[in-house]
Amino acid sequence: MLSLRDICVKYSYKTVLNGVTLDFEEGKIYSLLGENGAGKSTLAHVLCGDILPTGGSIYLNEKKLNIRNPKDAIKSGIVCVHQRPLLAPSISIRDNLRIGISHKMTKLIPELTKKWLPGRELSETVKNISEQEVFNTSLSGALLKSPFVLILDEPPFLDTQKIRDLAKSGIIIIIITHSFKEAIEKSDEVVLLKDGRVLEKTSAKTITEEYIKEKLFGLTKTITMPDFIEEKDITEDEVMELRKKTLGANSDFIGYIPSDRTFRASNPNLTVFQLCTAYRTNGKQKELEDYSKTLLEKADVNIRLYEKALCLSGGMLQRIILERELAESPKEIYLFDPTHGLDAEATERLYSRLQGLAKNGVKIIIGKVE
Ligand SMILES: Nc1ncnc2c1ncn2[C@@H]1O[C@H](COP(=O)(O)OP(=O)(O)OP(=O)(O)O)[C@@H](O)[C@H]1O
Repeated sequence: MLSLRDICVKYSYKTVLNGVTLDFEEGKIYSLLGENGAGKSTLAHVLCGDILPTGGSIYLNEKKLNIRNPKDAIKSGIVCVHQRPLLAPSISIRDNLRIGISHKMTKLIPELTKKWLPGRELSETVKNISEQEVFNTSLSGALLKSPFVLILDEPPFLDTQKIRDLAKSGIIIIIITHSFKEAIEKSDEVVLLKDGRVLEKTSAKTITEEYIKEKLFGLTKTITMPDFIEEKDITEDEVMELRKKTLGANSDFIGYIPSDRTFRASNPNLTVFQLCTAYRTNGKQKELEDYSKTLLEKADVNIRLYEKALCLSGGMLQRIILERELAESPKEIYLFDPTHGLDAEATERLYSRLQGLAKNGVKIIIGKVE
């Protein structure tokens, strides 16, 4: 049993986790749900030793753990597959899996990859494999460490049967997701996190999507992608080219929401101010700051302007990028996986914004994520 007792994470001006107490039983799958910025990834970072909590304790089978860094977490059997797997694109799958592991672990590579990367040559370079295979390579890398607790932070793909088999082998699996459907289908228990606290922990068998929506956001509507959005067989590189051609040519701004928000639409080392004003190179500092604050208000994001972008949760970053693009009044906007990381409320807000824009003649195109 993994037990969290009164876990707190506080930054100078923000409390992110405010006394999280939870028990996770072995052999079970848990889903962690909550609004953008609720503290889901922070909780994963605490368990994996990336962040030291400001308060609280973690116990594994009643033994208190002292997790000060990722090495300690791995030693305790806690491993995380992060939202954006860190693999070296130009080396092979096999070499990626070999990085930082012992000889004993290397022996597990054939068996694990047979299961998670069926039919794939391990000599293939990572840049040539699909997104799903990239994820499964990272997952295999995590499993090489023979974890007792496996945390999956917004996994893009999960084979229900394989994940159930994995849990049955005695592992605790914690999935962080925004998909209520996935949470209900794939897990045994659903944990709802709100304002840094556990709102509810319930059996997935008895909970419904409507109940979660209502409980977390007070929403009762069903959210679907509006059918006025045109789907087009266009790649992100083609959109970038299109934009390059029109940039500075006194023509209409072409909006673009990339699938890779962390590096294509932003950079972790930018300040939030630089992120907001990427298209606004001219202007007085005060005006630009006011503009940025308005953007953050519209995005409903509470962050200081001179904080680094890496302090934003995934969903918060996506909200700012969306607002930044829409603020330029595009006549045409290309979206690649635009709701990625958005919570249900932000997704609904985006859909209704797009609906309004479409009514006003803005061309909205959904592109294909490769
Ligand atoms: N270094 C930091 N300084 C200040 N605030 C931070 C820092 N790191 C994270 N935060 C804040 O912690 C909060 C929780 O972030 P976290 O990534 O855990 O949220 P989340 O629930 O995973 O959200 P999402 O669904 O958007 O991924 C956010 O408000 C974020 O801005």
